Amino acid sequence: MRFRKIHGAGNDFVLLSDLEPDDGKDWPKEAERLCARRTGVGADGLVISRLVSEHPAVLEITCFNADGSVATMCGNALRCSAWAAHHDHGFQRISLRMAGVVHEAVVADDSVWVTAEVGAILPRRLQTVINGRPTWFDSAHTGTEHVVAVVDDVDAIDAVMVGRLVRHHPDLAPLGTNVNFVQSAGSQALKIRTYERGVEAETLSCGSGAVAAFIVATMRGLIARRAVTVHNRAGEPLTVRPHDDRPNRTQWVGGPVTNTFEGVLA
Ligand SMILES: N[C@@H](CCC[C@H](N)C(=O)O)C(=O)O
Repeated sequence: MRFRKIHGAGNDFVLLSDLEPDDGKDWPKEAERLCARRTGVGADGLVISRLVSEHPAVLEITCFNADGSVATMCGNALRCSAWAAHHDHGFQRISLRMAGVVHEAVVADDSVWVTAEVGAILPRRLQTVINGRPTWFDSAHTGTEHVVAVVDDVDAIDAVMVGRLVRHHPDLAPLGTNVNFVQSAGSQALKIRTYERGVEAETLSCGSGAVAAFIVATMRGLIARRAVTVHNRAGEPLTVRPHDDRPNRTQWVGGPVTNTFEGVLA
């Protein structure tokens, strides 16, 4: 089986795009096996992309986190899938279906953009003490569960320790959440760190997390509701901007995609 090892701004995936329609595999188990950093290919997630139609271009995308759980939304996985569909079929504008939601994708010269749908926003969802200071987390559903804390200095936080505590907080059970720490980084710019549920680690970037940060930072007056640069651990920023037709509900998230290598699974 051929695969791509591909990353969207540092969020890395094993991408399978030429599967038989009825493959009959235990994909959660395969995700764990392939994503293992020492014994597998190594990735934050496994992405399966199936071509539904060429005219118009429609793909069905399934994403598993590294622990085998299903991701209902993964902005970077969608961006990587759109890049691959552009490379393989020449598509520029694509509809991507993931977990029953249709996302738009646009592949430009140096960036790939996808849409994220914003659901419930709950200010002050949870409070914890970070470095001795009581800190609120707001929640913003961007296709999957995210909480966001606005802090002075994201680098001063033990993102794995605090992220793990919040991710497993009883008030957020049974689903848990992805956990983001965000700070202002100048005019229309944010700096972010994300602890990802399902990877159970800090990842280098997170598309749906960047959108959640945009929503919370807008609500808290850190930025205006227009394009914002979100700096991440990878040093490959994502840009989030409102959709022209549905600026409150739908956000674009865009940035680089890198096809690292391709191979054949044993
Ligand atoms: N990295 C992703 C989000 C992946 C899903 C997440 N781990 C979950 O299970 O909610 C992104 O780029 O959006």
